[in-house]
Amino acid sequence: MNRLIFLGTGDAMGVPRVYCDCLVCTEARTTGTNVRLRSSVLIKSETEDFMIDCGPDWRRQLELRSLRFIPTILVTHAHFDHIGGLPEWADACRWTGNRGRLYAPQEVIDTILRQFSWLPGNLDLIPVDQGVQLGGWNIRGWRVNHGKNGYAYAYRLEKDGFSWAYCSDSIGLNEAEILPLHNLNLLVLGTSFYHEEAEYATRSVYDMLEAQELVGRLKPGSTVFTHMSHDVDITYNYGLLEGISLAHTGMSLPLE
Ligand SMILES: Nc1ccn([C@@H]2O[C@H](COP(=O)(O)O)[C@@H](O)[C@H]2O)c(=O)n1
Repeated sequence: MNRLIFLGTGDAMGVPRVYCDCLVCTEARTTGTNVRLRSSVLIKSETEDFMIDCGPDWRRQLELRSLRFIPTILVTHAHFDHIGGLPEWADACRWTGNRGRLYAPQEVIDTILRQFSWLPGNLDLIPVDQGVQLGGWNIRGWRVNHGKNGYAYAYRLEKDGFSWAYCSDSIGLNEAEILPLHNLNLLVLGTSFYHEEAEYATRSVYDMLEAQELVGRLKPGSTVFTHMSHDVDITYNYGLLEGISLAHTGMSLPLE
């Protein structure tokens, strides 16, 4: 019953990128294997389902799974591709007469409120700086380096001896930031490119080669890469370390 479902596996622009005619974007527009909505996941449990992040594809993501409502969303950071759907979620709360529960670190809540000041009309915004329990999961978040884009949060979730982490937006983590990623059954890690050529100072997310080094150190039970840009063709065999796979929309994994 405890399952992780990938609702979106794309980077900030999704795939296809609106301006782009590369092979991956073209494939996404035709056969569609590489179509990627903005990154978010659904966690299903016996007691309560919840999402992590609420990007601008939130509505489409619910429609694709025939979901009519989601009461609880945990947010990693206040960037557009992770919070762009919040006003729409709040409107859905309004029209269904529900109050949504948005969980995030206080500094993330503060940024969200600067952008979408009307959300408290329909959402409770609840700080998670001291940890939180959702769907029976003990959840702890911590700040991670997001390169040129500042900081995001990663979350470690533990229940009944199963530990996993969601770290969609990070790069060049220091030892303190890596510590909570030890001893995981599953690591979900964001990797925008296979090998990103851009100058390091301009980057914000691990590429697969760097991420693979980290995975080689941490040795989680298994690893799934998400937050992938149009650089990545998920039909291609990149020869990644055993235990690493690439996420795709609707991918469903047991969390036990
Ligand atoms: N202060 C900021 C900075 C950037 N954004 C948006 O976040 C996305 C960043 O993309 P990554 O691949 O680095 O995660 C992009 O959509 C920017 O427009 C923001 O919302 N606030």
